Amino acid sequence: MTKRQTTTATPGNEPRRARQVSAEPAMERVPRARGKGGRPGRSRKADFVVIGGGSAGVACARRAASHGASVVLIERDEIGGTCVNRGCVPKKMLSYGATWAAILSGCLSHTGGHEDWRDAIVRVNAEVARLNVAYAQRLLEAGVDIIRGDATVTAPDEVRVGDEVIRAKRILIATGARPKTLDIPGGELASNSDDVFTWQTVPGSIAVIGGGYIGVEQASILSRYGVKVDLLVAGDRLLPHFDAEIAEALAGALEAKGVRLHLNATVNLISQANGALEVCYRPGNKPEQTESLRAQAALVAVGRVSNVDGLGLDALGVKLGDKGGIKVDRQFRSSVRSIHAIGDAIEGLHLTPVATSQGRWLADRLFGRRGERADFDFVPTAVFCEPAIGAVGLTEAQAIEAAGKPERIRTVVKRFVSLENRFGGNGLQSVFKLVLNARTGRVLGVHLMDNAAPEIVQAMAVALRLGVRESHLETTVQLHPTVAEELFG
Ligand SMILES: Cc1cc2nc3c(=O)[nH]c(=O)nc-3n(C[C@H](O)[C@H](O)[C@H](O)COP(=O)(O)OP(=O)(O)OC[C@H]3O[C@@H](n4cnc5c(N)ncnc54)[C@H](O)[C@@H]3O)c2cc1C
Ligand SMILES: NC(=O)c1ccc[n+]([C@@H]2O[C@H](COP(=O)([O-])OP(=O)(O)OC[C@H]3O[C@@H](n4cnc5c(N)ncnc54)[C@H](O)[C@@H]3O)[C@@H](O)[C@H]2O)c1
Repeated sequence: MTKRQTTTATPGNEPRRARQVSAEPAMERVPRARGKGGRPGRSRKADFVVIGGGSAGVACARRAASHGASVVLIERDEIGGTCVNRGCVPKKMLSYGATWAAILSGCLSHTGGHEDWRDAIVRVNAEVARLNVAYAQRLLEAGVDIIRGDATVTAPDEVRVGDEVIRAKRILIATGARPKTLDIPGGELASNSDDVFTWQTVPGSIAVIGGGYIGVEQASILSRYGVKVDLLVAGDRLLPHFDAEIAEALAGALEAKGVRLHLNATVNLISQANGALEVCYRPGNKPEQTESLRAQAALVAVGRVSNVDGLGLDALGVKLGDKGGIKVDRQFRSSVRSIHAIGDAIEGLHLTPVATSQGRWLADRLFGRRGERADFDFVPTAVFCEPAIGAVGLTEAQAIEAAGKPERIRTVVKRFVSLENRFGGNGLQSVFKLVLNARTGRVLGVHLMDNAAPEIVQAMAVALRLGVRESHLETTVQLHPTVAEELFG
């Protein structure tokens, strides 16, 4: 059981403020523990100081050490960062419970079709703890020195942790991001995505605010753990960065599974009344009116903000972008030459594989051979809801904008009930959409809604990079029976 879990409130009968965890800069200023070398009050030298032990920092530190650089990595919390501790890993594990429950609920209706949160979270925590140890172990084996504590950059070549000073020619900011808060009266009563993974039980009902990755994933997961979910979305659709047709299909699928969707709903007040929360919002069709709903808890998922406060970057002249992330050039150099930044600390795609690719490439560039840069034009991405969404390449709207005329773009859309859903007896449709160059047949985008979508889209990313055309798909022999075969023939 981690410290976070014991200090954070559990939603249940009583709604309350539940943000005490790593979203806030840690108060601890003194190193808790250290790897080899380095004593308090002493200063030391290194080739490379990495601030942040998440996906980006760990990947970069290990690769730099493998090139023979002396590397110090500073982390104020658990090694592994957001992905391991409060992001991809615990979320994906919980989604297995949710998806399996959904599949089984059709044919085993006597189970009630709900997975048990208490049981699931124990398994999730065990895996997170295993990964924390494994990540730290791999860093130490690579020769990276770990210092536990809160780092500040005191000069272009100097980092402080408590009373320890580390001087290095190069500094990496890989401090990640934290959930944005909802700046409305009562916004502090809502939980955020970090809190969810500390819950020992789930509330009976929840208002999820935000229709992006986290809002959709958590609405889907929580509903499968038996929570009554209202999903409030400020815009007129879910998943604004995904293809509109897929987002619409998902909205229907979520509603069919019992999630109550409120589009064009701008939440403006949260208050506590009679042991529950009252969430007030302005409906888009009647903006002069306020409507409200009651729930035992609220979850805010309205984006994330880079962790740059308190690092001392301002004083050094490190420039930030419009969204508050560190501004970097193509080599991930900030406006101060010795300071680099990657991952969620900069602006751009905030995904684990993007962060690790940036880290490894940067370490190669600084300390080893010049590595080949990952192709960030075709980044596959998935939303681990039920049914899952997978996408790579351009949406139809993006393709039309890039082509200049709608007639230059063609789409192929297939709707079908998978064998899995037939077995489950739920009749839910899967949707597969290809976005094509109308003249050449080149595949510009692949957008899928099905539980197999994330696995298929990973392979399709390679095909898109290699310039796959519709004719290649048509002449590739299918693998039967799969859902992937719907893309071919
Ligand atoms: C709920 C959720 C689900 C997600 N699911 C997915 C998914 O399925 N797939 C996917 O690709 N991406 C997913 N993401 C995004 C992914 O987790 C992030 O893009 C990724 O973790 C970013 O890595 P990072 O190293 O840049 O930052 P982080 O992993 O956040 O690491 C930064 C580290 O820096 C430390 N730190 C910060 N400031 C200091 C300081 N001053 N001194 C010392 N240490 C400091 C922090 O404690 C933290 O450990 C998810 C994110 C969330 C929130
Ligand atoms: N499966 C994955 O890969 C995965 C999963 C979770 C998170 N992530 C990463 O974490 C990031 C953050 O996730 P997120 O869901 O918080 O952000 P997001 O950017 O995906 O979505 C935020 C949503 O909140 C809405 N919004 C903004 N302000 C609002 C307000 N005041 N009221 C109501 N709605 C508002 C936005 O319109 C948007 O739809 C993602 O962009 C992604 O990079 C990835």
